[in-house]
Amino acid sequence: MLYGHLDKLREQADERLAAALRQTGGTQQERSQRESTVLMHTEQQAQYSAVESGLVFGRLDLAAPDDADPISSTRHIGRIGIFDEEHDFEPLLLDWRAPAARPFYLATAAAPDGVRRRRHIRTHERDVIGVDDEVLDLAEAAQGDQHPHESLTGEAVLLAALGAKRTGRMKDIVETIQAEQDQIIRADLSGVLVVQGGPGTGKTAVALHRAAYLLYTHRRELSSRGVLVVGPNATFLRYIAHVLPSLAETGVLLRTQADLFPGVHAGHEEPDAVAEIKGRAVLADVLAQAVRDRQRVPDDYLEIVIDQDSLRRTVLRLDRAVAEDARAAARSSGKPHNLARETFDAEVIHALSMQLAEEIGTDPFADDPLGGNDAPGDPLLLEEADLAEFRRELREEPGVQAALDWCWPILSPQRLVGDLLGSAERLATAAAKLPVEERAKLHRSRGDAWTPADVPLLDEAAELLGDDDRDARALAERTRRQLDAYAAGALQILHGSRSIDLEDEIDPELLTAADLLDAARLGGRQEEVDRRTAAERAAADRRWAYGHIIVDEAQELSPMAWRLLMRRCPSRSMTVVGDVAQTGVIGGATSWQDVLGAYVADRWRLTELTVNYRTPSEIMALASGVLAAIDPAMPVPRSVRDSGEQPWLATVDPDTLIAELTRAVATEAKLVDGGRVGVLVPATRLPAWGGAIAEAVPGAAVGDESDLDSDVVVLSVRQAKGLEFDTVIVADPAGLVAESVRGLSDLYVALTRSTNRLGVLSPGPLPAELR
Ligand SMILES: Nc1ncnc2c1ncn2[C@@H]1O[C@H](COP(=O)(O)OP(=O)(O)OP(=O)(O)O)[C@@H](O)[C@H]1O
Repeated sequence: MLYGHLDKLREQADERLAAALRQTGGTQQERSQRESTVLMHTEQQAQYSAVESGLVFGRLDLAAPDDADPISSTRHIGRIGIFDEEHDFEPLLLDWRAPAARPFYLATAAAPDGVRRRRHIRTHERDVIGVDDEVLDLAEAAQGDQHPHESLTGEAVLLAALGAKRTGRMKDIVETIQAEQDQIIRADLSGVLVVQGGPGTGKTAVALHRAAYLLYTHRRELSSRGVLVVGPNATFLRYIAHVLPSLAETGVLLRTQADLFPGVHAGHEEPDAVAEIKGRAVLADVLAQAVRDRQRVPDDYLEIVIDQDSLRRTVLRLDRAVAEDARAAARSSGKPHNLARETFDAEVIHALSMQLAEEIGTDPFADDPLGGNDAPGDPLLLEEADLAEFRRELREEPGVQAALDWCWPILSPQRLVGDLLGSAERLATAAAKLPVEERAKLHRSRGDAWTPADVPLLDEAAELLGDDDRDARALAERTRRQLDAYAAGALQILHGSRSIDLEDEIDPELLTAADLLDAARLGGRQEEVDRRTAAERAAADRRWAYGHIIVDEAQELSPMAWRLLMRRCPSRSMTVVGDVAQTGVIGGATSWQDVLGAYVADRWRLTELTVNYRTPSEIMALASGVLAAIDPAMPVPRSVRDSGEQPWLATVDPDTLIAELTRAVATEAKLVDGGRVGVLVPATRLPAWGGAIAEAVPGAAVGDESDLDSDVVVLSVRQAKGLEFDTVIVADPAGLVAESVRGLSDLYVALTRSTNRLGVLSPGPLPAELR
């Protein structure tokens, strides 16, 4: 019945979309309305296809008063809400996010919240293939024989989901959200919520479901501002990309740090040590100084040759003192650099115009007495109007422009940051606070591609420089004028082609186009309507303020990256998800207060997830030794299940490592039988070892550009952040640890990627933490 309704909804959306697409013309407003209708129905179509699988997954039987209608005491829970249009919009299926669906996730035998029975419904395509019941009203369960199929274990569906083979794409968990996760998903929209949890505790899953929940519950506030989800790397974004559509949400923008500055894709890599320096908060001061360094005054004076007919050939001098005064005025205007140029220009041009006036407009006889009682006159023969004309002409003088550009250049963020990092001299003055060796690390060749750590610097620079939108405004004005001129022409042609008969006997009653429309209005109708969704517009706009930001693997972000994100979220409505024990980068977070304190003081809420849904207890037992070495105070997340398989650890001769590794990968690939194997190796070994594995094992892929659907993937630990595999092989654990300052955290991340089997292959002794 519910699938029948879904089909009907889909047909309606198809028809409405087709009807909207058929319409053409109309006023600008009508067209823009039509655009949003098309967008809405397209999104609906996508939503309806995304919920096809597993449309209904739950049923709640509520303890109804004896005389109540038994049907109304049953609720079905699913991926979207469906209502009976013919019967007063009676709810047939409750959206999992609706308040009435909440007992499905929260009710327990101890606190049944009016629920007698919770049923998990398993479907394949459109067939029900199984039900799992939990009877929360124990009195009824005691009568057992009435419901012989009912079971009291609530974990059957969860354990089935957790034990299922991984596909390379994250799945939604709507059917089995646990109570501690539900509390986080439905927490208040406002303020900063930190979700701290060990590996596999469902932080990513919870963050994505929270995005879907917030968009559902606060649609009006959030759909126009959008929700931004920031993840650690491109592979991870591909891994999670399909979760949201199946949660019936499309209005979310997924991004890595590399893509947070519009117009720049910062895909280049650089050593961690360099990225760490770029990420320090002190870089904000360095950039501010770099901007000041670009505001120059001449040592003595600049000579400006004015060579225009109207002004004759004159040589003006821009003195150091004048430039200094102008610079002081511009700096104290409080405007960002590019916008303060206006003040600088005005001051300099005023001074130059006075100079010019003196040069050509002084009365040479002002002091010559004509007679005994002739007081000295005003030496300036020119009036204010003449001076204004001078200023206007000076502004257009190439010599003046060049002098102004020399003193106070208009800069793009790319130019400021590129020039700074590309010049040892500029770094020496702007980054004087940094030791020489660190400055040397920052120095790069001009024109090098951007790295992810450059993105917060570009954003900071954009903030300091301000967006010089004069060109954009001029262009908009020009376009508007062109459209008006075009429209005026069109109206004239219409007028000219009126019927001659009409012209002979001009009938004032007959209206022509020109009576109804003026050129400006007709021109306005031709303007482009912005057809992009909020998410698309946000992606292109550096100053976009998102309604909510979700940061996953938040422990990885540098202080400079936090500054960028806080700018994108003035309302400070954020969900920050991470695990400080998994911090892999130097400069990443080791305490949430250190990260957030500067922005929200102590006004952030901490929630913790404690159950590990991914990693079986046997693997966690091994990983806990590494965790204790990172921080003995960190709690080990409790595994929800055992796999019955002990991890294997093997030490091999370094010369035979590649051969042993490919052999182990081939064996595990066979054993996993349709599941996925992740091989995690030190980043420096990735090309060589990955290449060898790809050659020897059919279907193996290497690196983060690789296809997520491959059965075997060889990755560095950083590329594997947030991902999971049925079987994981960690090659050269000591190499992993030695490779980075946070090497133990990397090893901990590597060990906890497995949902089932784990192997560790070491060329030489195992690190002490694994023994
Ligand atoms: N309630 C649940 N029902 C079913 N599966 C769940 C549930 N919670 C988590 N999982 C599964 O557990 C696995 C780990 O979840 P997730 O990747 O969100 O953890 P994480 O805390 O982000 O891990 P890490 O920090 O190690 O990246 C995923 O496969 C997820 O689908």
